[in-house]
Amino acid sequence: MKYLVTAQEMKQYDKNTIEYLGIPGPVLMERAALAAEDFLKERFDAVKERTKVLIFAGMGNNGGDGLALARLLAADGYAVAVKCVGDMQRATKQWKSQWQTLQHFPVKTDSNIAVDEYNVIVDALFGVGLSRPVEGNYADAVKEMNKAEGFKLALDVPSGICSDTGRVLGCAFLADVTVTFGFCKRGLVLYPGAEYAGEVRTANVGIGQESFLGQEPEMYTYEKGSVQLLKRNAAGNKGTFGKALLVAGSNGMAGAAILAAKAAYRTGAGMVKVITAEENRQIIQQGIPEALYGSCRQLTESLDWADVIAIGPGIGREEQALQCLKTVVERSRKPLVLDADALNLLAEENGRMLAEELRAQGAEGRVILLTPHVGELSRLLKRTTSECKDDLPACAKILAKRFHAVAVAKDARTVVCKEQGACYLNTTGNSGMATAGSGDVLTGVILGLLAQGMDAPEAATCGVYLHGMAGDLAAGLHTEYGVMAGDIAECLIKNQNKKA
Ligand SMILES: NC(=O)C1=CN([C@@H]2O[C@H](COP(=O)(O)OP(=O)(O)OC[C@H]3O[C@@H](n4cnc5c(N)ncnc54)[C@H](O)[C@@H]3O)[C@@H](O)[C@H]2O)[C@@H](O)CC1
Ligand SMILES: [K+]
Repeated sequence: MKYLVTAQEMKQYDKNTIEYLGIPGPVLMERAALAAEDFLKERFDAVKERTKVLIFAGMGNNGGDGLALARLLAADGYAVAVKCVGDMQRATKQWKSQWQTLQHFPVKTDSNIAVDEYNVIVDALFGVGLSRPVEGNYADAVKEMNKAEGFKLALDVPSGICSDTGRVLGCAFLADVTVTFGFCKRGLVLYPGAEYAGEVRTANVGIGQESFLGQEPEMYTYEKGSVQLLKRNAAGNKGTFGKALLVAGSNGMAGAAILAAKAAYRTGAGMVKVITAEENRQIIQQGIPEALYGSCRQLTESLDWADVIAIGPGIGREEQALQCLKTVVERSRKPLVLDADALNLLAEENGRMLAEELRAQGAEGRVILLTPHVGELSRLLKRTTSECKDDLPACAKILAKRFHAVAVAKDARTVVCKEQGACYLNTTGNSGMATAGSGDVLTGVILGLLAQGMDAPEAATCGVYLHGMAGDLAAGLHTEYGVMAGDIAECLIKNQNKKA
């Protein structure tokens, strides 16, 4: 597990480290600068004679890190210059102290520095202290850095990227590598921040879990290779691995049902039954002969048969879909995954009472998982899609609380939230997965994991991770351009337990 922190959390951990653990601020700053220096030396020591480093320093402690880095590099024989941006009178105490020390080292700090003479550009304008759009002299500096040729390193966070949301505030530094201090910031993983950050290296500067003092970060991710499936019972039969009921596919939408059913099997479910429109019988039996088939008339008896249920992929928004949803909500209390049109129906006026009923069931302890993409989320929350996109974790949390459910908010970086506790941010997957049917596969994966007895939050996080890994494997075979949802289903679980 890897923590992802907000600016406020990082500042709190910084404060705890200094005030409670007793490690002085200048020690943390020195370690931050040493970590950045280590990285640059690893990259440039072999070509030190030809390396010229230009550091853009703001007036906060991020700038202070930059000044300390300049001193370390100069002491090590690198050609270094510093360009200060901002009013020195208003610099932080640590900055002023670093500046005084720097005067004893051969670092160029005068105002006529020609950027094009330097082949390494270091951004130390703003870190987690950025609080408003970058404008004026600062924006000019960001543009100057971005225009410069050569290697680009950001200290802690690329200036202009919001540490919490990954949004660009005004304009932002486009880094090749970001060395971030203590814990990885959310904004380095969320888009578009992830693209501005480039490769992210998290450096230990002496702020660790001891600095939480009972307040853990509210977000985490899994690193590749760290997700484990449930151990398979060697003596199990198909009943052991769960009976999964899938209500999916209206007339003409059989593909959604086939993809989700296949994904549930590929993830390990023992039996999958598909309830779908009568017209789909033949195509489903041909497309996935392993699945049991039932028409909508057999829904009620199938609810008794099932251990877990998913409804939504390709069901449409017609009266029959609404009736199926009503039956699933009212006639069963079994774990339920709601996706796609099931969510759209809940968001419509016709589905309002059902949504209320579901909320009540969630409060009483029914296991409910909602898997909206940004559009579906915006309909459920009655917000614009850009509001949802701009702060997906916060919106997912609202949805989870509203339905007393696990919310899986799908986007390039999918978020999984429970009512209480930390959110999971997924980092597997690629642009190839933005393709029709990809969400149906995820529904099947989560259903398959639930069927095997995983608890709901774990099935959601593990499911999203495995789905992304499968997408990465599929992109390896077909490129990000060529991935189709069926490829993702085919690649599920393949080699996924191997460390990446
Ligand atoms: N654990 C930590 O938190 C540590 C922090 N360190 C560094 O300290 C940084 C945080 O330092 P600061 O809190 O001083 O903040 P920054 O250096 O990120 O920002 C400096 C100041 O700029 C001002 N500002 C914000 N947005 C602006 C804008 N758009 N235009 C003009 N001015 C703006 C704010 O008043 C802010 O305090 C971290 O990112 C990191 O680089 C390191 O020294 C190591 C330890
Ligand atoms: K920076």
